[in-house]
Amino acid sequence: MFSLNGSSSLNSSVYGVSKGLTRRKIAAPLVVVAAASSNYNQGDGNVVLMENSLNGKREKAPTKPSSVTEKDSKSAVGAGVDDLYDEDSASEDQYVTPWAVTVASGYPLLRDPRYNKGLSFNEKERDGHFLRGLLPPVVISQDLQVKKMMHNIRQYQVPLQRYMAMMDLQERNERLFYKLLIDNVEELLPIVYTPTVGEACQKYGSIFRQPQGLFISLKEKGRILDVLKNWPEKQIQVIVVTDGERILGLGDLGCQGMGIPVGKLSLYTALGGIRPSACLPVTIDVGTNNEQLLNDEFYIGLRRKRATGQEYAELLHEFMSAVKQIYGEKVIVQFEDFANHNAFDLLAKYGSTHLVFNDDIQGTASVVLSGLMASLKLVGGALAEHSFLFLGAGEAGTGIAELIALQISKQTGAPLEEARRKIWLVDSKGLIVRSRMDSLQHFKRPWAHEHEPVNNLLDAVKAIKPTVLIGSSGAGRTFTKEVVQAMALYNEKPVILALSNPTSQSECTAEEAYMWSEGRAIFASGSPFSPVEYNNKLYATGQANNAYIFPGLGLGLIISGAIRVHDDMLLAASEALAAQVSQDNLEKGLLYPPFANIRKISAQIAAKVAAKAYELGLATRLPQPENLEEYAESSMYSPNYRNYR
Ligand SMILES: NC(=O)C1=CN([C@@H]2O[C@H](COP(=O)(O)OP(=O)(O)OC[C@H]3O[C@@H](n4cnc5c(N)ncnc54)[C@H](OP(=O)(O)O)[C@@H]3O)[C@@H](O)[C@H]2O)C=CC1
Ligand SMILES: CC(=O)C(=O)O
Ligand SMILES: [Mg+2]
Repeated sequence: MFSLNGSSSLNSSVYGVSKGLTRRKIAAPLVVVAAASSNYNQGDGNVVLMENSLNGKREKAPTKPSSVTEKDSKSAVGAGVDDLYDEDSASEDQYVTPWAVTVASGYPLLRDPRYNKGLSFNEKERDGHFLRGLLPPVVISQDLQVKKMMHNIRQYQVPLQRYMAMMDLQERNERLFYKLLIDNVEELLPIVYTPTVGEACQKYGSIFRQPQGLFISLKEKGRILDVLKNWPEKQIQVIVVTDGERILGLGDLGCQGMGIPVGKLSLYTALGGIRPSACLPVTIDVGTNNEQLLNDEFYIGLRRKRATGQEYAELLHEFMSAVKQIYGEKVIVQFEDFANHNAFDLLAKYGSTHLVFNDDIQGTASVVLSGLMASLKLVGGALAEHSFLFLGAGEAGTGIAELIALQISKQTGAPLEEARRKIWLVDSKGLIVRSRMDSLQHFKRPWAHEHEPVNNLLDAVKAIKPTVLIGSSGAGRTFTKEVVQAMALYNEKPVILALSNPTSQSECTAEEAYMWSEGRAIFASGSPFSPVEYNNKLYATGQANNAYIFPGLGLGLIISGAIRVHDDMLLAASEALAAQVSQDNLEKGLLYPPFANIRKISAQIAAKVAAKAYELGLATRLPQPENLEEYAESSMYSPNYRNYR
């Protein structure tokens, strides 16, 4: 049976690779890490045959270089320490062999994030795996480790320090990282995800320590397949890829956008149960137009202006082709934080050949539609009876608008064209109206309705009198007091969603929304806000963020073996999420269920998405499991430690 749960494969991958290794007889977890040659020279002149983890062939290790005995006079290191591999004795202008064989017992086991358990290695494991003396005597449970880590993390006052502590943990002890994140999701989500991940990307060059994903730059053109082979994992199920041009609402961060795929994929695992080893973060580096980064000595990317046109398209095409060639048809490629002048085209181009999904266009649409479905229980009426005004007509804005229109059209039977007339968008030049048609980007054109030109949001609110106001502009504090007051003037319960991330770019704060609407707003935001007290009443704020959708959607695609993403799957995900909002949540003003229940929610979303895939004939995993929700839950990765033989 197909399982995302790592238990069975963990055993085979831990123990299976030992067959070519004869160094000493142990029952230890063994991992051969890919190197130019994976042979192991014992250092005593004996040569050990080892498996090359890339091609499975056994090779003879090179003999020890003669310079071990003939110490180089230029060498700076020595001091009586035996330098078995010539790493230190070689002078800077000599070549050394980069040995990269890791035996996952003893010290290397403690250094292997996938298998390390730190102080949780039990007595038997300490004996069996050569750990005696490498750890202090105490043995503690994983739960106590979680408690300790949370205590330590809470000592940091600066969110970026917490982020770095979490990244360190991920690199040190993967299961503990995920256990921590799953058990404390509401507290840690703002650290590994928005808003802190935004600051981490801005400073990524300075805080960069370990590669957490693949960097594919123009330098790799013509050899992207080989670059993908360099990634140590081979069974990839989800790729999140960015080119760093529109990182949250922070603009072009070039290669430093890597924090986003890394963060999103950690949520795929923590919230959606996809095995960490099946997740591949990718940053495509085609340069950056961010002058500040180009002049920053710590910048980690290519120092050139962004490639465009054919040069850009060719690199992306090579990447997409290589991905399909190496991982097959059913690998999910999630486009994340591309600028809109590429995002729509990439989705259209690869939507019919690959299992692609644009989180900013489609995931955001699904989560917002879900919030609107829930809001109807508070404000009344059907979706078609409401009118919607957006500030921001890019990926998020037009993506959401289109899914709302689709849902209205399905519910009422009205043509899509007619359903779209309920929805208005404002961009940086004002209300999108018919007279602007010729100068509009293609994704804005369906929204160019007949109307007088309107230059700013406040006038647009006064002209349209929407029941729902949605911020998807990336421009902070644009829902001014006058805008919110106008919404409150026309609506008993104005629905106001400030989606832009991170917090600094939010169109308004929760406090402003409640204060300026005199406590009547139904509010949610892309980044989290603490509850607000207004007139002796406590208002909780829901987080309208695509993190509610993509992990469950991805799980649904995987468990059904879906080969394409379909709009009906997005609608199914919206409905599944909205169904999880309880009366109690609504009474507190929450349009979304708490993240604390996210794994259960993701399983429900996955089940509905998978069911839709089967219904649409897009599923390849046959026969269809009888109970998709149970199947989804049972397929989820568990971060609990495994016992080592
Ligand atoms: N909560 C969530 O889950 C998600 C939130 N987002 C957030 O949404 C924001 C936008 O993302 P995305 O749609 O991809 O970005 P885009 O760049 O595609 O779109 C931004 C839109 O906002 C408009 N705009 C920018 N500044 C202003 C302004 N001052 N006044 C009026 N309009 C303005 C732009 O106008 P013009 O076209 O004229 O340039 C454009 O239409 C980001 O902050 C992002 O973090 C995105 C995805 C998910
Ligand atoms: C949440 C998200 O995907 C964004 O802000 O871009
Ligand atoms: Mg995004």
